[in-house]
Amino acid sequence: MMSLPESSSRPYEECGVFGVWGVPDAAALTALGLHALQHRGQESAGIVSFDGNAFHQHKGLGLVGEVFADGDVMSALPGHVAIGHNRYATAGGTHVRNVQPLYADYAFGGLAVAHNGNLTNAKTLRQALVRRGCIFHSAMDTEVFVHLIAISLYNTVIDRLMDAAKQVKGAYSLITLTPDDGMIGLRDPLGVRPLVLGRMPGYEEDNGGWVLASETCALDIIDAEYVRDVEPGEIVVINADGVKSLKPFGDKGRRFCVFEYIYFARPDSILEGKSVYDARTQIGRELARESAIDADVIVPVPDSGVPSALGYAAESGIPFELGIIRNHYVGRTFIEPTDQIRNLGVRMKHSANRSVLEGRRVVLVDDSIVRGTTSRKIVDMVRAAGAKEVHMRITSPPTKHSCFYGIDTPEESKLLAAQHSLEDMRKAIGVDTLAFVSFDGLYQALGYSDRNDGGRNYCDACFSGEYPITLVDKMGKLVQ
Ligand SMILES: O=P(O)(O)OC[C@H]1O[C@H](OP(=O)(O)OP(=O)(O)O)[C@H](O)[C@@H]1O
Ligand SMILES: NC(=O)CC[C@H](N)C(=O)O
Ligand code: SF4
Ligand SMILES: [Mg+2]
Repeated sequence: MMSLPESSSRPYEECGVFGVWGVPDAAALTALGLHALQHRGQESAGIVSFDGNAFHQHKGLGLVGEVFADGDVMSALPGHVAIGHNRYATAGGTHVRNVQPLYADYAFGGLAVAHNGNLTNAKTLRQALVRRGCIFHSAMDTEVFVHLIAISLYNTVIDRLMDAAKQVKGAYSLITLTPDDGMIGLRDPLGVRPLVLGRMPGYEEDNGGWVLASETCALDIIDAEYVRDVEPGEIVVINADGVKSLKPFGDKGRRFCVFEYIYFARPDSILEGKSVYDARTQIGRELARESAIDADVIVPVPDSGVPSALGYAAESGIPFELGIIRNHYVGRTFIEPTDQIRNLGVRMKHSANRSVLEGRRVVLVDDSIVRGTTSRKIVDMVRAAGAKEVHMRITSPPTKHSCFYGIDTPEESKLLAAQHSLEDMRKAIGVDTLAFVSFDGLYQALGYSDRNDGGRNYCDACFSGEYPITLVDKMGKLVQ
């Protein structure tokens, strides 16, 4: 059997951003919001609050519950406005200096920035900024924004932010906090990463209660109501005057990350008007139509495979069973494992439920195959539990390319589908049959007639290799 690359960490990570304006205990609400967004980044967490006079911050490596475990921390974050961030790095390693939100003092006072996404020309811009004398304090692409705002010659924060946004390329959902202009939300011109606007009831009189968050699940946890998604390329300025919307880029179309629906977002979130859960079950249904197989039981690979396996089971009429049980106490704080322990890694997270699998023809449903580590071990486990046949169904097209827009996928040489044909992948994973959803099937499940219906509506570059935003740094181009 072909050997597969091993991995000690999750294949995909991102970041979560959250901000709340005009409420008492803004920092405590932000901690709750970050908790709901924990799935988007488990490396570090931070909150910056503003009390009308001064900024306060607390940041650290680890999960939200760990970083904010000490009750005294919250009382050191006073103010009616706060922004927060959960991080998994796309640029700059896991060091305290790379924890967001970033905070800086500049000509207009303080500025805090929380960023989800990844800039594709950050290295090029950074080189130019360093040549001009800027001193960087972190290795993050996000810091480029801070410097571009600081050196801009425009007279207002908003104009400077627009000036900066026009120079950067890439994906960004950004929340900034300023003393005079309040909380500002900004989404890149194609809206690759999500950002929603919500409101907590009861603060209307003072024009307060406004919330910005990566996903609606972070609104639900604080009883805020969903107002709308921030539009691609839109800037929302939130202060005592209410919410002002600016659209400096005009309409450039939209390319929301399709992978947010497939895997990344929490299933109870509603993004771009579509329920993530519904999207996943529909993709599962589509996959069942495209690659039906005679079998006894449909088994999800938990967690992310569950809604799509429910869809597959409903469409195929084959019973859905929990043939793999997930241990919920395996997190990323796990100490870097030795080789021996790493080989047991998937068994620590998943175990086979023999009573469901023994003597059965099993269809495993998962959302993606990246390095193939999970699938290979799950298949071994299912066979060892006595399954008669094992079929694998995947609710994305094969992942053949890396993401440069904020999801930390491995480089192409580590992606199983980039290196192997479908038949070689099937053999490597050890299944009887293997099928991925088609591009058109994926788009149909999301409500379009095919991939090209109404122009291209999503970014699907990690599957297609068609990158909607220029990869400036990767191509070695220099920005003048
Ligand atoms: O081919 P691989 O490199 O093993 O990666 C693919 C697996 O990783 C992801 O799950 P993950 O375990 O990260 O998280 P989940 O519990 O949210 O599904 C994804 O859902 C696949 O199951
Ligand atoms: N995954 C992300 O969205 C990361 C945001 C930012 N690029 C960082 O490296 O911190
Ligand atoms: S490359 Fe893939 S993961 Fe990255 S933004 Fe595009 S669809 Fe999402
Ligand atoms: Mg998974």
